[in-house]
Amino acid sequence: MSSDSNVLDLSEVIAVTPVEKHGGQRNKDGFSDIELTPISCSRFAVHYVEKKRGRVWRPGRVTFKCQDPTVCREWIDRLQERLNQEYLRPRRLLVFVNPFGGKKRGVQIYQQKVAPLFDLARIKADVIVTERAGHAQDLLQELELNKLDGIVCVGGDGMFSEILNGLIVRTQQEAGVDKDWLAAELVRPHLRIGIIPAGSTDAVSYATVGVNDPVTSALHIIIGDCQPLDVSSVHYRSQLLRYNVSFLGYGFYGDVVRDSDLRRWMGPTRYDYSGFKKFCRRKIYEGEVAFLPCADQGSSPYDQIRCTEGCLVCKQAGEKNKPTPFNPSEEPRAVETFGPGGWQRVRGRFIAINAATNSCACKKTPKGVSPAAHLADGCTDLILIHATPRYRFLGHLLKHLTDSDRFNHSFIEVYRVREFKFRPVIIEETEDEQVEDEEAGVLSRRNRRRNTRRNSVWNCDGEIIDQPAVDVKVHCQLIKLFARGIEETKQSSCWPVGCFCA
Ligand SMILES: CCCCCCCCCCCCC/C=C/[C@@H](O)[C@H](CO)NC(=O)CCCCCCCCCCCCCCC
Ligand SMILES: Nc1ncnc2c1ncn2[C@@H]1O[C@H](COP(=O)(O)OP(=O)(O)OP(=O)(O)O)[C@@H](O)[C@H]1O
Ligand SMILES: [Ca+2]
Repeated sequence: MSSDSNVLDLSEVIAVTPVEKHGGQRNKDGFSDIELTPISCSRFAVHYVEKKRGRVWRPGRVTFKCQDPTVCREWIDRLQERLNQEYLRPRRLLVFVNPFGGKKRGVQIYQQKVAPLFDLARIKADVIVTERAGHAQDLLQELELNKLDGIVCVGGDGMFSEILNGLIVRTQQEAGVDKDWLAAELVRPHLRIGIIPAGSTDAVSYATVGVNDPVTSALHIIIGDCQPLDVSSVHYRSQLLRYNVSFLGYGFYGDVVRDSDLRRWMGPTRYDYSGFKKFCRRKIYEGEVAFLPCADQGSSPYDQIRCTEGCLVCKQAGEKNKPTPFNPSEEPRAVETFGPGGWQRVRGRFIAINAATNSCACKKTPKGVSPAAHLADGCTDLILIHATPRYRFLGHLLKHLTDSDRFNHSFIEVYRVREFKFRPVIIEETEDEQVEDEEAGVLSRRNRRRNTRRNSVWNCDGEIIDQPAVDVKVHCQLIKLFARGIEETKQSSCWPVGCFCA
């Protein structure tokens, strides 16, 4: 219910409960702590989603009074019946809690903020607190999933990545799809994933809900929101390495995540420490990027239009990319052709090679790494940051804190692509090469030794991929989340909206 209206949308009602005549004792969330007796009650409460500032949702409650307890009971039953017809609402969920994500408050967040809301909404939740990294992903290969309506992850992007990878791998196995084959048309899992943010960056939650707030996310799950999401598969030769939903970064961001992983004890500040350190080092990596642009998309990374709830670009992409039945005997597609409309190549010396499959908005960059990227258009925004002096790179980084155009630099190229490949150039340290380099006037011998020696790693949604030579393909709307995309708010109305919103 919006603050300026008295209309309750049933699709945003959480639950209907009987209320004791004089009201029960309330806990700090405003719920009654005592078990109510529905038979004799003459009041009932409708719990609904109340929308606060900044896309934050809270449970609200209105109490109705009836003279006759039978009428009261009738109201409760009828409304409950109506809620039961909301077929997208989950009834049974499997919840994985990472007790060590972010500030290590996962268990507390679930028990105090989420479980009471699930109980209120009569959602049955089977809860597993993970015991080690990879636990949730492993369990997803063996647990019975048939009776579930969704999987919920309480943690950060790394924990979400486990659930994502576990669920997609399981789905392909059951469908007999070869996950290692880059050209395979993957089968979409039927279970939706919910994220209760309890991590350090929570980029997936920010980009799909607009905020990292556990109660808001719990409410999106309860009312059964559904947001399709693109997934990229990252391969090395003929082997799947990982699935990714938001950020892939080689060079600067790869080095940051590798360094910060050794400093998990620092909590969320590890990223700032490692970021500063890696900024000072400013390593350069030589390599070649080949990519297949999203030609017929009608959208670009330079658009002023943002992907918001009901986005038309995503809707159209979904219609174009309806899954076709899987045919195991299908031959791999022809090898890529270079040229107009086909693959393109950029070779260079890079500070960073990034791919944003959605905006990657988070607290560190409220508008995102690529503000115009879409959640579900089947594309990723490939951002090539060529070698440049530190002060210029800093100028680009600083723009992440504001609305300014972060791509408006001569050393940055951005492409909206469906697929890309990266091949590092590994320079052997021989005397001949040092001379060659100096003649080309690229780097001094000392710098070259220090700056171009080794490869970086890929930062894949915050996890490390050691293999630098990767092939990446976007799978349009491969999974669904309990979310609805970024809701328009009064604050965000300065963005050009409308033409892409249903
Ligand atoms: C001077 C301030 C400049 C601020 C620049 C902010 C740029 C922020 C860009 C953030 C990109 C995040 C993309 C999302 C990635 C997530 O899937 C992943 C998993 O959660 N998180 C990270 O990898 C975590 C990656 C965190 C990267 C942090 C980089 C911080 C750079 C700091 C540079 C300091 C230079 C200071 C010079 C005086
Ligand atoms: N019980 C556990 N013990 C140790 N590590 C775990 C456990 N459960 C999950 N993990 C791992 O912890 C890693 C980090 O978790 P998570 O993503 O929740 O927090 P974060 O890294 O602080 O947040 P973000 O990813 O948003 O930056 C994940 O890669 C996950 O595999
Ligand atoms: Ca996308």
